[in-house]
Amino acid sequence: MLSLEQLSQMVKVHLGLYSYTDGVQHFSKWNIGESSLGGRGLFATEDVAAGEVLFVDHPITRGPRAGNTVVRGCTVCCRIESDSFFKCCKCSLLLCSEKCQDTTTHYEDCNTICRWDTKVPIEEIDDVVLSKALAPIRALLMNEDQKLLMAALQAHRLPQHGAEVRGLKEYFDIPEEDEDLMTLACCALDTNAFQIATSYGKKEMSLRGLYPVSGLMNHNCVPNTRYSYNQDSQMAVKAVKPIRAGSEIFTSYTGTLWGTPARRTHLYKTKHFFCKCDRCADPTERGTLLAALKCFSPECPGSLLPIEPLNSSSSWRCLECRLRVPIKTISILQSALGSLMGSLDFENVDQLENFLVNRVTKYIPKTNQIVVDLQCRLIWELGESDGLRWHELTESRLALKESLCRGTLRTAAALGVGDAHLRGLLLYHLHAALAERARRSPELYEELKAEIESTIEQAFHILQGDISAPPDLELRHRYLGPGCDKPHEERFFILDA
Ligand SMILES: C[S@@+](CC[C@H](N)C(=O)[O-])C[C@H]1O[C@@H](n2cnc3c(N)ncnc32)[C@H](O)[C@@H]1O
Repeated sequence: MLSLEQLSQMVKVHLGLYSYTDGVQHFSKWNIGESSLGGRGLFATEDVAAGEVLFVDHPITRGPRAGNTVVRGCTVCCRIESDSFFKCCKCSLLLCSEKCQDTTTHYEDCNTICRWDTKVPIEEIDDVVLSKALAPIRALLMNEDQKLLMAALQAHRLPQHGAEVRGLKEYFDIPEEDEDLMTLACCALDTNAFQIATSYGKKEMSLRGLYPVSGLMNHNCVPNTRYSYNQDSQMAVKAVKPIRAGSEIFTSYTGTLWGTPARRTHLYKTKHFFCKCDRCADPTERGTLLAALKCFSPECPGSLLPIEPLNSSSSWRCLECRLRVPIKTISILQSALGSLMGSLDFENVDQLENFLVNRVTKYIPKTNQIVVDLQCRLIWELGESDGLRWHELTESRLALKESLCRGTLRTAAALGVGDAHLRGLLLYHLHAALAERARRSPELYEELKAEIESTIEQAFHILQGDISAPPDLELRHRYLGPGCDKPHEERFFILDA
């Protein structure tokens, strides 16, 4: 077991190896320490201001995610739509073009795999099994420092971890040394890896990366940092709110807008701990009622919530009439709601809108995470997707988009998410809805100007430099943000374009 000093030294070497586009490395405002949550964590050594970059990390291995829902794609460029997918005749990895086949990335992947004897003819090897195992396979290419760093990370060793390597062994005779290192990589990835964001609106295979410094951050359901990626998969971690010297630096391993039972179950299943943060301990989740269900008493307008949210078998109680409902009944209702959601076609915006506006709130309160999730899905589509572009939106859909943005921003603010990525995106979409309204009705421009400027300014501040930011963020900020001295017809030219 490495001491904290040894680990800090290795982390410094790791960070120093890479320079981010701004050329700055920020090591001075945090260190690695013992966390009261167990294990190690990162701690601020000085006060950190909101927006400050804490560090920029770089993956020591990365590759396609291993979940069952990950869509198959090219193992080099990650494209998922192509008429020309083929399996490499030497290693069976999926590729989309000769160009991708001729890359160093593929050359190295192919060489690593071709060292192993096969148990079946090469064309019978399942490319999905190979793709899921690619991040651990690439771990075999790490240098000695990187291997030591990976071994120093926490790694859950339960039987479910390492399935990728067991899948490979159906097809290959793998030397013990390779198997051990890949199994360690699987466990380290399952404990520490981050999903790597793709460019805004781009349909690509979803990747995971093992970021050794980011992997030292513990979880809080209201984290004080956000992270973003650049084109080279470098990950910048920034403060979303001021962090006092001595405080622990947190990230989040779950969805921000999920209710407490959903977050805690997910954390337990994937990361093997039950979160006990302030948000989890508060049945109302800072008044957002994200987990709330409708009271079962006829005529009662109240909401049911867990009595003891840190106890997963706790009964639930209505906030109004105090009716108690056993967890068994709640679980049945939750799984019925899950099935109902599973039957929805999320690509069909008409169906989503109808379900949201006319149906779902008959069964669950409008604060419930399912409603909030549907609201977000509609926000992302309205004005953006084919047939629903800004100039095609009806007045009522434009008004709906604006009100959904405002409502979800209120929920995010109540949770105290600070300048989180989610807030940046919601501000961008609110700005776009307001700008479209002003473009359609120029007489409203003066009335809307201040809010249009401030929303795009804040969105730009949060999302700039983030590969997943909307591509017109900068242009909108330049034309519609504060300080633009062009007449308003010219400012709105950007929207017509
Ligand atoms: C990415 S690691 C975080 C760093 C880790 N504490 C270490 O010592 O290397 C994730 C693991 O840390 C622990 N952990 C993270 N956040 C936690 C929390 N809020 N409460 C309890 N354990 C936590 C869990 O074991 C989790 O699987």
